[in-house]
Amino acid sequence: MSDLSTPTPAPTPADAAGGPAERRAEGAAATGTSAAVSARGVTKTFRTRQGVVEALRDVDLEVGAGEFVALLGPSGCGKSTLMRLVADLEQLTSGSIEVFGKSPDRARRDQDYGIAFQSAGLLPWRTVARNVALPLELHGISRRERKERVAHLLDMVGLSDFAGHHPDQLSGGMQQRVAIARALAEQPRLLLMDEPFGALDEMTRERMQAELARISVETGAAVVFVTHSIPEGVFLADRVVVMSPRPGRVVGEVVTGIGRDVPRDDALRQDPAFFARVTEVREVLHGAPVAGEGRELR
Ligand SMILES: Nc1ncnc2c1ncn2[C@@H]1O[C@H](COP(=O)(O)OP(=O)(O)OP(=O)(O)O)[C@@H](O)[C@H]1O
Repeated sequence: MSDLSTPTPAPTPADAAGGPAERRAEGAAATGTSAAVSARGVTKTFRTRQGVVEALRDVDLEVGAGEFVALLGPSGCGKSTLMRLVADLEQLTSGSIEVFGKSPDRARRDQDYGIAFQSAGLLPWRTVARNVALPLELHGISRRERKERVAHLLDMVGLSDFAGHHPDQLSGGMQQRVAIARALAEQPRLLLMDEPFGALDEMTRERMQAELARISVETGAAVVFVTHSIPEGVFLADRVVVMSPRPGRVVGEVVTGIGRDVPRDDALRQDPAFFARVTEVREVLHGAPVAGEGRELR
């Protein structure tokens, strides 16, 4: 398995805080005690030709600096909408969102977060390597260092042989891996990931999960990770936040209690404590009533 630590990593606020454990513990201090994400009373409605769609209603979500939160809920409950609001790709209808104490717009301009969303969002005219290099170019990283980091990231996602290819020459899963490498290029202190592994085969998916877990510990980055998979959420996260069907609300959460220092490996997948947490999340998810229909979510 490849090593994600880069030969010449860019200094991040987390780097100043010492080793990985210290970084996590001191993450809040290093970032001025601001939560990575603080969403309060967030409501989002869309006006469509068919009428008004209420996607989110009164959503509160707090993600600490360095915390890994999985966001889980039925299809259409507004998970992507919430992520897009945090990433400044949509405007909220009411409520407030702060990213490291800043407006989403400010955080976007400061490149405080990396995003890896469902559709890979790659630039078709750039090669794989130049797509991954884009955030580094925007931040004025030298050509030599860009080359090293891109090579390392492509190795990590298993695409070294495709550096010179263009996105349309890759499968959907490969494109997704390019997008993940690009999101990680800047070693951001927040990663917003919307079903990033959804299109991957099971083996690659498990490898990427383990890599992501390690990366988040190494960099001290907070992660908000949307998934449909309960085991994936429990495997990766410090906390699994469960949303209701539309209009999406937060209906519960499960603290996994799996320390960040616990290796995300096959032993964990077979651990009774892991199964217990999976069951707990499933119960919260199934206990969420379907809005307006008075039946259990299934
Ligand atoms: N731009 C838009 N215009 C109108 N309606 C929208 C728009 N974006 C999202 N919606 C609606 O908002 C609701 C939430 O959608 P969203 O994509 O956030 O859900 P999701 O939980 O991410 O779903 P999935 O798990 O299937 O990806 C849906 O009913 C969707 O149709």
